[in-house]
Amino acid sequence: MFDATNVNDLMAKTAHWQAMQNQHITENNIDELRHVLRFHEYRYYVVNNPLIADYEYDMLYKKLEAFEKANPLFITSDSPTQRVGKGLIKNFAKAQHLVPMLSLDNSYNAADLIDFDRKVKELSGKDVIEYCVEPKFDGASISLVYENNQLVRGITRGDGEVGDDITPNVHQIKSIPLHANFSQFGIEQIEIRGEVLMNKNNFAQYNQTLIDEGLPPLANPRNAAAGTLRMKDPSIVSKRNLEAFLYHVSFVSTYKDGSSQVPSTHSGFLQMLWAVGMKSPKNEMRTLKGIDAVINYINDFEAGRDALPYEIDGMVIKVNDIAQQDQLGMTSHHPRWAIAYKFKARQATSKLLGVEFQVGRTGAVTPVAKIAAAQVGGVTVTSISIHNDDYIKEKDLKIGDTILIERSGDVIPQIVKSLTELRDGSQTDIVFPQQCPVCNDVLVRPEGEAVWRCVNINCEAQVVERMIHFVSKDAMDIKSFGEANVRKFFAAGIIKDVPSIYKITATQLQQLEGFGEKSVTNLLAAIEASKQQPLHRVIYGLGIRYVGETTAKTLAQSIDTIFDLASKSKEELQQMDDVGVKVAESIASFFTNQDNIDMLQALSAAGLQMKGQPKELASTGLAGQTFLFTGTLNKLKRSDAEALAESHGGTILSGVSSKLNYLVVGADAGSKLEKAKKIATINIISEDDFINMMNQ
Ligand SMILES: NC(=O)c1ccc[n+]([C@@H]2O[C@H](COP(=O)([O-])OP(=O)(O)OC[C@H]3O[C@@H](n4cnc5c(N)ncnc54)[C@H](O)[C@@H]3O)[C@@H](O)[C@H]2O)c1
Ligand SMILES: [Zn+2]
Repeated sequence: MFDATNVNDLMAKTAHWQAMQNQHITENNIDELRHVLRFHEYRYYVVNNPLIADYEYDMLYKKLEAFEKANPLFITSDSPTQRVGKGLIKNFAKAQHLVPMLSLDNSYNAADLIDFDRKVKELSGKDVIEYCVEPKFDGASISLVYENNQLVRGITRGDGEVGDDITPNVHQIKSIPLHANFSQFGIEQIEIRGEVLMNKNNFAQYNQTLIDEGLPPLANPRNAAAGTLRMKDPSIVSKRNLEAFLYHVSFVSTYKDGSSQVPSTHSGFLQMLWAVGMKSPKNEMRTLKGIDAVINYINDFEAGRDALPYEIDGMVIKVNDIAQQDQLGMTSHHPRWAIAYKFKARQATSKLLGVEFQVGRTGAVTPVAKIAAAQVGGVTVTSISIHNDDYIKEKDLKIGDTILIERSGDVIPQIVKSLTELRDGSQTDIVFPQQCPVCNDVLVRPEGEAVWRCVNINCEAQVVERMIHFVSKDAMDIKSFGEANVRKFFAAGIIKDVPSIYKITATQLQQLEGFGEKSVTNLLAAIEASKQQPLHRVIYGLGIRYVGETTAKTLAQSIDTIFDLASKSKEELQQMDDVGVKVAESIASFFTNQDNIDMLQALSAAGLQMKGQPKELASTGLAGQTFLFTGTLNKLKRSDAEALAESHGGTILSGVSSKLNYLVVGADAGSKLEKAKKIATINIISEDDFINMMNQ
């Protein structure tokens, strides 16, 4: 129905309808809007390759809905408002949902919610409604069926009636129990809805492995979760560490004999799911009376959005009382007792204007796309890394392309794709340079790698980037030095390499514009102070490829002085924790380069710490104690708090277990706190307690 030949025409119509004023929408032209919407649904659900951002689709959909509401006589049975979209994949067995899985009505502002509340009150005849509010998890939806306490089936949403049977993959998701004791509630069969997610941490790691392998990273955790669920090989699913939030019970049948205790509220169901060992949003949800309280909670939750370990794209507001839900019923598209409140869009369309090639401190040449300024998730994006040559080919990017971009959470913005259908012939290829854009040396692409490199160790770009890295917060942390000053001092000939940082004089700085007496004194004091930084920061600051902060610490703990590393073989290096082949090779090659040894000698002469930090000595009274932080901290940034604990000899754990000594609890702590309460040996302390402990 929608083939490649009419895409440009349909996109022109899309633009036309986006600009259309409501008073110009009539029964004569409304069918064209339906056609446009059907086209985008087809692209989204069937081709799995949308051409506009979700927000743009939602706004067009709302135009149609508003028209139909004002003109109910002109609603057609095939209108997009009358059904949910299709999303079936070939090659999977199909299975029927016990109850159709509908979509949700959407809202974007408080006025929409007030309107929703008014309708609910009208239809139910009640003055005040109790709502259950919970996060709208941004993943892939699934539906599970348990019979006699056993998980028997897991299905995707599909077209809402029939989904793809992905039971073997669902078995790999550890937060979905294979067995759950529903019979204690008299329940024989139950259908549960939920969302499968990849948390931000796992997503970042997964993307890094893709980048390391030269594969294109994914734009968001949702795509990662949805893609993983559709894998043919369940063992791959197992490796990706998906998790699932289960948020809705759509069907129950009870044993004929005996009494059943099925909850009468939605929140009651969430408690029940939690009680049988499922991850329901029990701690994230609130039951609230009246829409004002709902709006407040939503605003609070949105404020903490970036600190959540997983992505959400909004909140879902549900009438809590099940009898009231039944009374309200549903349209063919969505239940009338629930509405989604969507947060600010994190997708936008933009234009790829040009590409710059940047040389990093390891010589890797990274293409960076300059794009027409676009607002995404509250920030203005004007440039986006496009990683490497393969990525450009894979995403089929050309200069002049219209692109869909996304910035999910605190993840750096990514190009979801180029809208190749919209090309008009004026687009041009991105040409990767063959020579270093800074020093003109010929670039090389080592075998098995995705990046082109400048291997000239004296390449100016690399020298500058190395110094920027060296003074940075996570490395030597030289206060108020920063990237801008590195560039300025380099240009003025004051610094030329890392050791020269320690030779800067007051006279040199005073000649520069903007350097008053105070800033000169401060900067020199900061440089001086950095000489006391522990060795692991020096090692990290060297910017050896693959040597991150953790590896730097491992190295610092296993040597007497940094020069010991020069005499260690690759094999010896590999004996150390988290030092693999690649890392060992990189360290060895760094230390076989005489230039690097000379540099270390110069730093040593300048007075920097070159002594190792054997584990026993690195610690204080907290040596060997383990910490975990949960909830929002008020005084410290999470990463700073973790670093503080580590600097006192503590270790940070990733989850609650009997190995944990201290759980530091911030505001709105959730499941970790609950779990920790059950383990008697864990000390649960506040942020203030923690700070006091560190100050002792
Ligand atoms: N870009 C495009 O061209 C295009 C085209 C069609 C649709 N779309 C997008 O798809 C959306 C429609 O998709 P949809 O039907 O999945 O609707 P939706 O994403 O608006 O909301 C419904 C879904 O939310 C999920 N969800 C997460 N947490 C939940 C919770 N706590 N309670 C209940 N549900 C929860 C469920 O998976 C449910 O299916 C549109 O709003 C639009 O943004 C985009
Ligand atoms: Zn170069």
